[in-house]
Amino acid sequence: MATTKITLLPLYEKIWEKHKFSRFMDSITLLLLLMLLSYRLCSLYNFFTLPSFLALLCESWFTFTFLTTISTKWTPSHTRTYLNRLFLRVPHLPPVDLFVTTADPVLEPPIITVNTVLSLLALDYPSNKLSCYVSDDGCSPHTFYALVEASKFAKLWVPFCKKFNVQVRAPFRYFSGDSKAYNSDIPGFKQQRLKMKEEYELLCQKIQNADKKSIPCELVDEFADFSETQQRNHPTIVKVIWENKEGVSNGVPHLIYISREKRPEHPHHYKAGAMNVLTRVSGLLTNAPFMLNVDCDMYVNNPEVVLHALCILLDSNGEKEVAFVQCPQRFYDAVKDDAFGNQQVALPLYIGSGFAGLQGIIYAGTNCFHRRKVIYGKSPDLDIQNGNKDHVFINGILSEKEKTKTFGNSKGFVKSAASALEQKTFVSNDNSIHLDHEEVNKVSSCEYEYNTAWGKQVGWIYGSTSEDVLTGLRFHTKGWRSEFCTTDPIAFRGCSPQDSIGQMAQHKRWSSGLLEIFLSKHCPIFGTLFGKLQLRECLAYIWITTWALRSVPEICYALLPAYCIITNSTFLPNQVYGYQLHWY
Ligand SMILES: O=c1ccn([C@@H]2O[C@H](COP(=O)(O)OP(=O)(O)O[C@H]3O[C@H](CO)[C@@H](O)[C@H](O)[C@H]3O)[C@@H](O)[C@H]2O)c(=O)[nH]1
Ligand SMILES: [Mn+2]
Repeated sequence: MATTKITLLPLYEKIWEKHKFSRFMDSITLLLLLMLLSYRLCSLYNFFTLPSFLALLCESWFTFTFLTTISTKWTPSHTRTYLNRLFLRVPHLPPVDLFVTTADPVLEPPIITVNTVLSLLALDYPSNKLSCYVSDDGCSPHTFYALVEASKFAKLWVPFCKKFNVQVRAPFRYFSGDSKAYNSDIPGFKQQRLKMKEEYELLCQKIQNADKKSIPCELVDEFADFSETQQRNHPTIVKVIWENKEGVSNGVPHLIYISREKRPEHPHHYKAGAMNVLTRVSGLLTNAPFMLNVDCDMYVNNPEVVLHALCILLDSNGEKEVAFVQCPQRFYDAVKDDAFGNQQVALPLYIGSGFAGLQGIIYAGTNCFHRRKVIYGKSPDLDIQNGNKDHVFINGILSEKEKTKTFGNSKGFVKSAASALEQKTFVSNDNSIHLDHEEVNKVSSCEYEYNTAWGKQVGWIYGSTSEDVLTGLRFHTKGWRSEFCTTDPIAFRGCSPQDSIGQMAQHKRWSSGLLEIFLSKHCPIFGTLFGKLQLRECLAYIWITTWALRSVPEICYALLPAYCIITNSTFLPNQVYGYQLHWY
């Protein structure tokens, strides 16, 4: 009886936050801004000068920006998930593919990637349902070597974490001492922890020694593929580093290394390109219906995160409406007082939960769970119920020619995409990986995407350095929602730039990438006019995609007083409704 009741309950709930005081203050500010604008308009009628006209333009922009900010922040929400209900409702948990991207062994040292990978391999989830794919755009034998060594260490690390219920499963953080699960009452913990620490130090030593050399080891056997490769000019290299052949649920998940083909004459589309190759290769090998993507410097901080995310994705409403589940981005090792704001505390707190209360949080590029069929271009189920069928995905309707036109000319991949769209992939008895080199090389080649829908209607979308926001925006424009998964402890942690130069470079890349979206055919305004982007979600997208433009009125407004002093003019009104105010 109790079980029947539980199966009717939702797997997650949306909690609406109360922000009465902040709403009140925001409303007052908006009112003051509107009063200032109307006052400015009236006085400009009698007293027109160029500075006061410029001031009016700037103030109008500020008011508009503030309006979009308020609208974004007005109804903040977060989610609460119920793991106990998930276990009762879903006895056979679905497979999940885990994607890690790395691009440069110098800027992103292999030991960082290794820690992220280890934290993923040790997730609290049946390991025969997980497969971890690492995309290395640096084509670095050092990264590959580090991963091979890490897979050996994982055989000790994963059981250790699970046995002692370690919370932080990235060893460098765990052994740095500020881990909560530092102590355990289980007998033998201290000795095993010490042993594990020694093993980890040995691993670090090996990786460090390898990093010092131009090549980590002799390029023979499995390393032979790295001889004669250059970072921007090399064939595809795919290696199954570790295979969980027996399919044991408490072992180490599959670990696969991919370095897609790169040639100087072909565009590689940066991270978006790497994500699309990961999607295709994993489609051929494991084809899990859900995928988690993290940057190489974002380790798992809450080992139950997959279960939390699945509560949302497998909930009966979530299944129909939610395209992706985004976890917040938090950082470790903040510089004192965070003078450069690198920790980004305010942004996720106010704007993140604000977006989450609308059509959904933006996709932030990392710490995000995706539905494979959505990545393949499917529209929400609601559409199908309403008879508005998406042309791509009703299997059988599309001819072979059309399928090839959409997904490319790999027969194996087209087949896997069709079954992913029909969600046939949930239960699989075969746990071994069948690596068909010919097909894998084909789908990760430079030319595969030409004349297909990849990067346009399917996969990660090209055309902006903020490919993440653009890809998420496309899902929202199709009518999908997204959810913000706020777990306790926080799901992931990463490192942020430590200095102002690093931060400025990052902000420049983000803001110009966001502006590219605003100025493109994917502009959120078109999304609302011609698509299914909700009005307030559109305003929120306008707010972030015009971030770079904000600098123009801000600088202009800051320069106005100086200009007026030099030219002995004024931008402040000195006439009110016909009355002359003589100050001097
Ligand atoms: O050609 C490339 C370039 C980058 N990356 C990877 O993409 C990720 C993000 O790149 P990074 O240069 O570290 O950008 P960040 O500013 O740190 O990343 C934020 O901003 C990006 C959008 O600009 C998002 O894609 C990221 O997920 C988000 O964390 C990293 O894992 C890189 O290894 C590649 O795989 N191939
Ligand atoms: Mn980064």
